[in-house]
Amino acid sequence: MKRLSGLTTHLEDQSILETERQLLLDLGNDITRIRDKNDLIVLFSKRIKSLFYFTHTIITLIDRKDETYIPFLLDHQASAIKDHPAYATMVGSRFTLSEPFIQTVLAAKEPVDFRLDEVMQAPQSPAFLRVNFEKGIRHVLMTTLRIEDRPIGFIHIYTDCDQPFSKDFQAVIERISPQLSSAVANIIKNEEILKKESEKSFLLDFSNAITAVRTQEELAVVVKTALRKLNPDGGYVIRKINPDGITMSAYLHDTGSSTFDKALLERVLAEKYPINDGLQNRVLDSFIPLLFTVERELDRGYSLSYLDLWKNMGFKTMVGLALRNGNTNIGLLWLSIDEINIPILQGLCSQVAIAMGNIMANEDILRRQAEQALMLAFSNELTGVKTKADLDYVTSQTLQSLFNTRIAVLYLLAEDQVTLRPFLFDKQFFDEQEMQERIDFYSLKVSETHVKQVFESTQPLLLEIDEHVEAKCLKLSIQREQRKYKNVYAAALRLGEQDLGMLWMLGEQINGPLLEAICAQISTAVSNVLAGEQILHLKKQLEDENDYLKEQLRTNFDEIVGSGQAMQEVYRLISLVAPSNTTVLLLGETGTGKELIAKAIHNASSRKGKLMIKVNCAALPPNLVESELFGHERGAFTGAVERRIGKFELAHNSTIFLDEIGEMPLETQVKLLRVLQEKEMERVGGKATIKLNVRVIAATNRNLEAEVKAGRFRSDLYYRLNVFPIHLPALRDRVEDMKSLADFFLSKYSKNVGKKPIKLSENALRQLQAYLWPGNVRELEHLMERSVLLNPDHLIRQFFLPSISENTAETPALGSDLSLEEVERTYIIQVLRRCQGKISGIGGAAEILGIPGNTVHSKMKKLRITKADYFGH
Ligand SMILES: Nc1ncnc2c1ncn2[C@@H]1O[C@H](COP(=O)(O)OP(=O)(O)OP(=O)(O)O)[C@@H](O)[C@H]1O
Repeated sequence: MKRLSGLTTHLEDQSILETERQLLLDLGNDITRIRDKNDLIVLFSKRIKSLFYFTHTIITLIDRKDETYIPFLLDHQASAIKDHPAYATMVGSRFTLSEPFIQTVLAAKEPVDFRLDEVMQAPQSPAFLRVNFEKGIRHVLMTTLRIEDRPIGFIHIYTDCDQPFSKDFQAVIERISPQLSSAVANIIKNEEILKKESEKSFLLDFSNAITAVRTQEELAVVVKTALRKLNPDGGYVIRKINPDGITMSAYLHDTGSSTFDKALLERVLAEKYPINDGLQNRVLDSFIPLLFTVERELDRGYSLSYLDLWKNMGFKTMVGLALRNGNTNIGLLWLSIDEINIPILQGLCSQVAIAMGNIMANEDILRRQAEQALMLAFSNELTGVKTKADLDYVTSQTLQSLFNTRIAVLYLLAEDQVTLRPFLFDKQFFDEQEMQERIDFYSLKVSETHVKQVFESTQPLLLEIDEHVEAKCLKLSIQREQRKYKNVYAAALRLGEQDLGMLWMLGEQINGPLLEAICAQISTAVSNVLAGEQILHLKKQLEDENDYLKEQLRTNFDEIVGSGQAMQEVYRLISLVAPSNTTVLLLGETGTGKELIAKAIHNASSRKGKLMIKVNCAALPPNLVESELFGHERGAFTGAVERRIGKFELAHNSTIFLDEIGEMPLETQVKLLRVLQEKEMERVGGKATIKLNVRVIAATNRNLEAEVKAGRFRSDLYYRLNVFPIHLPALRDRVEDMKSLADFFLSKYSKNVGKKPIKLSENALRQLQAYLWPGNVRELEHLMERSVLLNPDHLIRQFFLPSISENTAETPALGSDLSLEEVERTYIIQVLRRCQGKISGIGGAAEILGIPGNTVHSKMKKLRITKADYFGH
């Protein structure tokens, strides 16, 4: 083959020319088909080598970025220098375009032959010349590859012959160099396409795999598989920005094939790194991957445990890429990788960021669901909360499981609206006994700065437990060092607009809106517990009162004394009306026993299990009549600080006794009418209509008919009340009961003072029967009570009663200008009236007058007293 470069004959020249033409034609055809580096190698090592002698070829490519050229295609098998110790370095090196040797090549239009021993000596000559020379190479033929006159690289053809390359060979190379240039350009393009395709398919595979990812664990598998494909031995860590926004923690990691200090790895994985550590912030701020040399960063003085770990793992360089969702940084990827393929790494990171975002969103949804479930459970549990202890338990449990938080103190606003007293508190932080003993010390005032802040804020506040908070607000009885919490959360407890108290909690991280919702629930529960406590207290009080009153009622019923005709009629009416729900109107003078009878009716009705509610209409302050009867809502009028339940509502399912109904103001009469008609009412200042089942018993000593006529009492109300009137007789009209009543009271009051029952003398009884009793039974009762105390022995012989003339109402006829006969006549008529015409026997006129029956008859005859006189009025 050497012959082609040697001397030749004319004929031979002819055939050589022919061969060359054929060779060039074939080469041209072949070259245009070349798409792959190997094809080019084959072309040189097989086709050209079969015609011309040379040892090996290299193609280098120009990199305009830094004005260098780099090895692109090496015929490793044929390379004479492959055993040279510097070979590996040569292969990976860049050679400058600015030195004379390569400048000569670039300047020449045709291939240039160099003697190595000469050219390698020249200053700045590339090192590969000497390396080749050292391996026996003597000449190199250099040709510039150009595309449209623009140099793209060089063909180096080396030979160990001492002779320069023949002119023919140089001519062939010159002739084929344009095709070779195109072939190289094609190869580059093809490689780029293939690279892009492989990148695409890598990212596509990754994307397919990652779409199925739902959890952190699944993401770990997919990322590991992908990164191992890119970089089989390298390790990586993905860090996520923590919710605090200022630190990052490890999210996923792979140690690759490195060996490492396990304890150090564990420590690094558990650590929270400030984002602004000088490295991570640079990665997060960058839109391209950043490469860090571990050793150099350590030398710069960064004392970051993860740098130590990387060094320990043998990673020399680390590439950092930001993980972004849109424009938001969510974390970063650190990886040790040899080849930084920016599109692939960026594509991978953007997919990882999306997946992380989805996982976090998913976790967020799951967390919310869990929170909602907990809230629901909390709310359910709260409905069962009746006592402070229940509330303490349920609240602590929930706060612990939701926020890993401990309730420090739950303060309630005292009645003075100024002091906040501890209501619930964590026994871990406070000594119960001390808290109770020093409640004032542990209480807060609304004027305190932080307390004010909490009440003014609509949301829970996060406060650092500084000296001030600790001293002023928490007054914790345990040492700071013993607590793991650094923060305190304070939230107001409100019921509508009303401040109820506040909650102070110790915790790390609390979800504000969730805490707000919890506080609202706690507020309701607290007010329920308080109301429950109050109800229990009132219930107990009512039960006691009820027992006492029922007891009283029972006695009272037995205490209705009187078996005379008038009272028999009353009993008959009571027994008729009691079992029904009919409204009863009790009429009679003061002290005739209207209240006693009302109680008896209630007691004989099916409502007797509940307390009869009495309202004295005459004793009600005029401006509070309505509020007393119907209750009021909080704020209904000035002074209505609390909601108040009215008498009607209290009397629900029971009886209301409206005493002195005649004194009721006209405006209230309308409302009362409505209750009687519609059996419903509203509280003053309230909107809700309250249905009622109340039996009404009204009483008056007034003449209601006359009141109606005078316009002081509504006629419609009168008719509503006057459904079942019962007239109670005046005591003077039931003299037949005088003895039994007097005896009853004497024995009752004697017993009270521990005396033996006192008896009445006949004279004394007569005195009582003759008296007109303007105060009726009440007056008699008081007189008997007095007499028990004043009478020294066991018999009352005489009473000192007001003179008859003092009983002005009943003695109009007994004026001082009457004759003795007229006075006697009027007096006998009055007595007969009271005795309902009865002359002899017990309670008869003769007994009252203290004269025999016959004498009464003769006196009546003499004074012309007829039945018309005493029955006619
Ligand atoms: N029949 C009776 N038997 C025993 N005690 C009676 C009788 N009637 C009245 N009393 C007693 O007389 C006192 C006055 O009775 P009560 O208060 O019921 O009268 P009232 O008609 O309601 O008076 P007022 O119209 O002044 O309110 C009470 O202590 C009551 O117990």
